[in-house]
Amino acid sequence: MKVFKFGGASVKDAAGVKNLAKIVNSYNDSLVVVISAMGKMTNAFEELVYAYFNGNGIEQHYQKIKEYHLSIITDLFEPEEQGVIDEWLEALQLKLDTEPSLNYDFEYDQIVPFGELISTFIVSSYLNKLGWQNEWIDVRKILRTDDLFRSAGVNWELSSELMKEAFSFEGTQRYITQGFIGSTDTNLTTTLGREGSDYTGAIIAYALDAESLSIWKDVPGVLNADPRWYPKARMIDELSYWEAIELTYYGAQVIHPKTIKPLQNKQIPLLVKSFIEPENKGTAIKDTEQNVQLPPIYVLKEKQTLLSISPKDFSFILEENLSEIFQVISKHRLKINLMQSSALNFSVCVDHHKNIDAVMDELSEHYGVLYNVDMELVTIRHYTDKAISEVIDGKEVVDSQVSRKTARYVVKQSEWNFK
Ligand SMILES: Nc1ncnc2c1ncn2[C@@H]1O[C@H](COP(=O)(O)OP(=O)(O)O)[C@@H](O)[C@H]1O
Ligand SMILES: N[C@@H](CC(=O)OP(=O)(O)O)C(=O)O
Repeated sequence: MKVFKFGGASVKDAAGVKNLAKIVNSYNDSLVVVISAMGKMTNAFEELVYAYFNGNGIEQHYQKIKEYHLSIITDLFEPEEQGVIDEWLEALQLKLDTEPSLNYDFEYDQIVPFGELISTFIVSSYLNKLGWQNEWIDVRKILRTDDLFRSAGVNWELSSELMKEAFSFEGTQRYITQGFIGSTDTNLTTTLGREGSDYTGAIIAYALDAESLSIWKDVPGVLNADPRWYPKARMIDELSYWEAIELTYYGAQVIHPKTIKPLQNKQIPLLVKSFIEPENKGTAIKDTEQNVQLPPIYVLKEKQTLLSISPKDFSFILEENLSEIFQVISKHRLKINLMQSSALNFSVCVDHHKNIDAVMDELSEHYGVLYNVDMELVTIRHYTDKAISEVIDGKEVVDSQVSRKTARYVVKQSEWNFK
């Protein structure tokens, strides 16, 4: 059996749903199809949660979400079938009519998952309408997690067991289910972190010992840079798991960082394919020779802040200082992307975050802390002199780190002009 994952971009409108149905139907394999919320709906649901929590503008955000889905449904179903998601909309409305608790992350996880539940229900109903038999599965019953809302950890053993039972392929060859969401053992809905549907695909592939996981994207496969940023980006046909993990770690957004490990552990290939040109091969990520010749691969991380931390009493930066600094950074959930230390200074490049002020406050008792906002972090894997000059010429470089395979630069944000 194979696992397919379709992201928001693939189901952003009715034409996308039709295209997905065609792709799925063109395979004779037993399939589990994991689908994300439609288009940018997760952002819209996030706005709705914010409104709900603050008691302001709920109706307006709810209507925006409802209308978006109804416009897709109008195009897919006959007038008498257009109530397909009414029950979901009523359940959402009911939730919005209750008072929120004091726990934002909990409320987030009770509302945002409606995006995935609704999108999969639409797709499954549409396949049924075409006579293409499938079974809709509520993944929350089988993907069990802890209760770290918005960033839930998976209970692998229990989930694997439940998944094997649920996806038995008795009576159907195709299952449709949700990415990104799960549930605690007390049946509270959780989410795995933004863009977590790729990860769901990998969890299911792992549990079922799938032949492969295919993630269907709006790009031909993994390129040597994000084409939205670097117009000359070109296809990479094959990558090792190792290389793919490195790229996702540095921030290549095409694959969620947690996706590769479960696949590597069971040697399940990951295929990154285009839903626009589904007949093309795409990129295969598997246990290949690590030394396959790769071109320079560029990864851009935007919205970075560089913190520069020095002990006030002029003492060396030692293990105790580092331990204290890491504890503060981790407590405030900042994500470190690059770090550098010298005798008297420790600098970290972090994703810009509202908690940076709290980190600075907490560190300021013992340390002088300076910070630079509006930074970008560029990583070049398999760098060449030409690739480096392409990235840093004309840029204000604030920090850099070069190792055998990887060159990284923190640069002041300014327009990119690749020739
Ligand atoms: N190295 C890369 N190769 C291909 N696409 C990349 C790369 N880095 C970033 N991207 C971006 O990733 C996008 C696809 O990922 P994403 O938007 O998360 O898909 P989805 O949400 O549909 O699963 C592409 O549109 C592309 O702009
Ligand atoms: N819908 C969720 C989960 C996800 O992975 O979506 P996508 O596959 O569209 O990135 C999000 O936007 O975070």
